[in-house]
Amino acid sequence: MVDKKLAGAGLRGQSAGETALCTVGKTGSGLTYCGYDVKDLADNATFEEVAYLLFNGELPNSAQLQEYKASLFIQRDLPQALKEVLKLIPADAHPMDVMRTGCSFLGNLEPETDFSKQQQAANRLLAAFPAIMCFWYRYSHDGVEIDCVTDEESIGGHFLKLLRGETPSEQHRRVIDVSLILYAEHEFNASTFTARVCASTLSDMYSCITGAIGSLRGPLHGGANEAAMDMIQKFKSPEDAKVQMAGMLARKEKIMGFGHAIYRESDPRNVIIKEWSEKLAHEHGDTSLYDISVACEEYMWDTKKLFCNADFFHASAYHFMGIPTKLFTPIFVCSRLTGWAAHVMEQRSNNRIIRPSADYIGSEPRKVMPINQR
Ligand SMILES: CC(=O)SCCNC(=O)CCNC(=O)[C@H](O)C(C)(C)COP(=O)(O)OP(=O)(O)OC[C@H]1O[C@@H](n2cnc3c(N)ncnc32)[C@H](O)[C@@H]1OP(=O)(O)O
Ligand SMILES: O=C([O-])CC(=O)C(=O)O
Repeated sequence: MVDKKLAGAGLRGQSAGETALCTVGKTGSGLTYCGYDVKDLADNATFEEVAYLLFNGELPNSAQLQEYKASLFIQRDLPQALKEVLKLIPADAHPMDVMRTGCSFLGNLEPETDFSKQQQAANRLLAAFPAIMCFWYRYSHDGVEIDCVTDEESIGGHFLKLLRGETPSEQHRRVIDVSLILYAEHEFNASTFTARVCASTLSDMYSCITGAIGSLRGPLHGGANEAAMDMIQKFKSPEDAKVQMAGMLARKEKIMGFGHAIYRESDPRNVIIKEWSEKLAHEHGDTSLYDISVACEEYMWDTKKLFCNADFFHASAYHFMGIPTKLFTPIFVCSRLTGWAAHVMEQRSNNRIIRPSADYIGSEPRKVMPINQR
């Protein structure tokens, strides 16, 4: 992989600190977490192992993993007061606003009183996020007050069972697990940087994560998977996709799910989720949405040399698993929380308040005129 030449606005190309958690787009390695290639992790690990890795710097052994999973398992239920708050949020609310409120409200009920509790706070959010999302979704959309506890061993399986009320297939469990691994960590992206800036003021874990959710919500960042889904559903065929995309590009519209701030030629997560999307399309019995997605990928590369980022084939993969589009970005939250929390801890371990400077481009110094003379 070739390093992308980075310059210009948006702090592009400027180092804003050090991290031992992740490399993105370095020559010869697409994406690594604590030294492990993301493909290796997606093929050979589970999301809980990756969470442990990000929090501890090393993969767990069997006993450590069992202990960690057991500790998460017993923290999945939500306090009644949080359920009551979630019940008040209307069905047409944006699910990312629900996640933001859920995170923030939990911080009121179970505050991180001092930094010695940081790992507990991160684990609690990791265990509780699927229930925050699904309790609100099922109550507001189906009028059902779900039980927030399931017998599913993994966080991914737990999420699918909460959402559907039935035991997921082994294939769906695996795909959601891989998805959570792929989304877990990505260096100083916008939401993680938000979390680190907040952490640098010595604020609490819940504030850092709440702020990060707000940053991830935007369509230029995590919201792109939903936006990509909305787009491909409008295309009637691969040929129609090409015609419509040509129009979008001519109108200078952004095509969601394409391009990246750091990668130059490809996003290493794309090939992994694309493969799963194809498998799920065949299982689904109708591959048209997958075929349309492939046509989009080819067209964007041929015309603009723009490639699919992690979000693009996540759209069809989630869709084939029957996940409602509006929950796509909240799933990203359930995963990236691990990266955010690990960065908060890393920031705290060697902190200086993050406070860059600005180049002033405003008026010359001037006097306040009395109001009746303005
Ligand atoms: C998990 C994630 O957050 S991954 C990112 C998810 N976001 C998206 O998919 C949204 C669509 N993509 C984009 O908006 C951008 O590619 C970003 C925000 C991801 C990166 O932005 P930048 O770093 O500014 O992109 P970059 O410098 O590579 O852009 C180069 C040119 O390609 C264009 N371009 C980049 N991506 C796209 C796109 N998806 N559609 C159309 N044009 C694009 C830019 O407008 C720019 O053109 P210009 O020089 O005429 O202004
Ligand atoms: O790194 C970025 O700019 C965006 C991001 O979070 C990702 O691709 O996962």
